Amino acid sequence: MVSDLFDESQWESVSGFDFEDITYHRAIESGTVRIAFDRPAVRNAFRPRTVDELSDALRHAKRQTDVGCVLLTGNGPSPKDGEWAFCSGGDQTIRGDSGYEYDGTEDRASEGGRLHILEVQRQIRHLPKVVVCVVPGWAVGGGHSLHVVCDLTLASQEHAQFLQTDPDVASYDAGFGSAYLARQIGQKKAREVFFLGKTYSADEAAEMGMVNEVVPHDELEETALSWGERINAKSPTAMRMLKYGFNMADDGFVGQQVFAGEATRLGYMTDEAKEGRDAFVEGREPEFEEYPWHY
Ligand SMILES: CC(C)(COP(=O)(O)OP(=O)(O)OC[C@H]1O[C@@H](n2cnc3c(N)ncnc32)[C@H](O)[C@@H]1OP(=O)(O)O)[C@@H](O)C(=O)NCCC(=O)NCCSC(=O)CCC(=O)c1ccccc1C(=O)O
Repeated sequence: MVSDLFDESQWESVSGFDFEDITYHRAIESGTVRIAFDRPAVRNAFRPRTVDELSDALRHAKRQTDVGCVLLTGNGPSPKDGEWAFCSGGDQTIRGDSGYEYDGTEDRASEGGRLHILEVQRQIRHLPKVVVCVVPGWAVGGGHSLHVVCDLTLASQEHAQFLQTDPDVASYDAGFGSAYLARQIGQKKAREVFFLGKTYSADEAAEMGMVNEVVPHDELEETALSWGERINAKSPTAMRMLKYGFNMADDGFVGQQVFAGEATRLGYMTDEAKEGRDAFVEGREPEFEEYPWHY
């Protein structure tokens, strides 16, 4: 069984991967994929292998042109004590002096410590699709930061809990996990999350503005899937431009670059752009006279 909340009849496994730390499914009836942490015994803490797999799944999802929504969640409950988690951040048991280390059985052990969950944050941020964080339990440390960077967050009424422990273990997500959180819930509250390290319920997190909706635990995944259907019914170009537009103000030149790239794609689709290309290929001057200087 994938997870207690997982409805086998709605999903099929995405072929071509041999994941150990995550599961990756595609909805049978809509353009939604489900990527889930699958280490429930350790509250879905991530190790380098987990991050690699997450990155591979996101890269694959990105390239599916009939997929508009990614659900990011955590399988559960824990076989040890029945508790639920989205993700409890970096696995502290394999943290070395320069980051999180591959274990000796993996051929990448020689690479040393990694902090590449930050690369995954950027993948989520730049994904030309809507990423929904579906929180069935604990969202802690780097797991909390992942929820912050997702476009939307849906939380379990009974089990979702939000906690920032970064400074307890001498870690600090001084990027999206904190500064972008402040954009969502305000400076005082974001500083409280990190500086006091309180645990917030799903309702409190929604009240603060970092959770979009709280639903009964048993309805979490069916609600998430219905959000995916709503998202997929909308114009892909409009959704992509909106996401990058929302990002741009906070993302500096990189945000501008990503937005501008999509604007260029739209430009390439015009006859005017085709004239520029054709003139070069045909070795003549371009004829732009018929194209207006729109206002
Ligand atoms: C999540 C808890 C609050 C849950 O508490 P509780 O329900 O009482 O369960 P426990 O008994 O504590 O845990 C059950 C079981 O799971 C193991 N476990 C839990 N979390 C982890 C973990 N992160 N790593 C390893 N193992 C974990 C726990 O040991 C138990 O095992 P048993 O064998 O059954 O005893 C609580 O568990 C908790 O507080 N966990 C730790 C949370 C934490 O501190 N996470 C790390 C924060 S730092 C981080 O995530 C860095 C991420 C990163 O890579 C990064 C790097 C650079 C810049 C930014 C970032 C970034 O933040 O993204």
